[in-house]
Amino acid sequence: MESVILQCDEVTVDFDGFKAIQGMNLSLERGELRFLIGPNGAGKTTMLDVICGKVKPTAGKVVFSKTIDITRKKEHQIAELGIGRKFQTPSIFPTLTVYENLEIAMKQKRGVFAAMRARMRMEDHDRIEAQLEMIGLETKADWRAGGLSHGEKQWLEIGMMLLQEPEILLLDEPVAGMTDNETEKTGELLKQISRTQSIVVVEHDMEFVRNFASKVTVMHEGKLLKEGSMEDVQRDDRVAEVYLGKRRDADASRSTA
Ligand SMILES: Nc1ncnc2c1ncn2[C@@H]1O[C@H](COP(=O)(O)OP(=O)(O)OP(=O)(O)O)[C@@H](O)[C@H]1O
Repeated sequence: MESVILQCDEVTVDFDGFKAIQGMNLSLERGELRFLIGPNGAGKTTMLDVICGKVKPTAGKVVFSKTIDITRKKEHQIAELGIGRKFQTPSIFPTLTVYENLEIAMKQKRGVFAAMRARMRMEDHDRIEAQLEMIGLETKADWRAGGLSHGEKQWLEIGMMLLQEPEILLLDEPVAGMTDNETEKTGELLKQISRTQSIVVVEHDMEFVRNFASKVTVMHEGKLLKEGSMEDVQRDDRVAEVYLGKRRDADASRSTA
């Protein structure tokens, strides 16, 4: 398709004989907000690890921007090509201010030597200001990052990623531990980002997925189980059985515990 930014074909990951991913296919469009869901151990995080180069597939192929085979590329090369990964724990500098964190992220994009030479240009300042506004931290630019709430730290890290201008953002459970209000704001932020960049979100919070997903990919036992709208996915018997059913059981046992 014209606007495919990432194509994973028949990806298999073998951890010492255990196949965490088995022939998984995933095609991501430019400007798409895709949710990757599935029960524990389905292979979702491993799939993100494959895309960002942290884990090398034993078979299959990952192609970025139609022509660039990134299957065997190193993590830093993949990051430089424009695929950014955010893990659950924020990797911000807690003793620096919010502004300084964003400044560092922007300079990283430019490379260490250029950053050492570069003085802050006016347009850099404007970009940081715009980023601060986008992540809703414009009034907290001078705060120490360590003093932000959990949600604000996550937004700061997303802002830092965005200043490195990725074409694809990979997010692992971005709303875990957030308040309802923060979760809602994060959904709006992701929607806004997906106007210009593509995002893959691994998520367990089904209400969040329902509220913000247009397309959902369901994995089970390392394979693609179902792909489509949240309505399609929810209507699918196999999904209900392996995923929603299990979750219902888990909820039931928790509520009776
Ligand atoms: N480095 C590793 N070595 C061996 N097995 C691994 C490794 N990483 C993951 N696995 C296994 O691969 C399977 C898939 O794990 P993965 O973390 O990708 O699942 P997941 O869908 O993200 O699950 P969760 O929702 O619980 O995070 C699991 O059975 C896990 O135990």
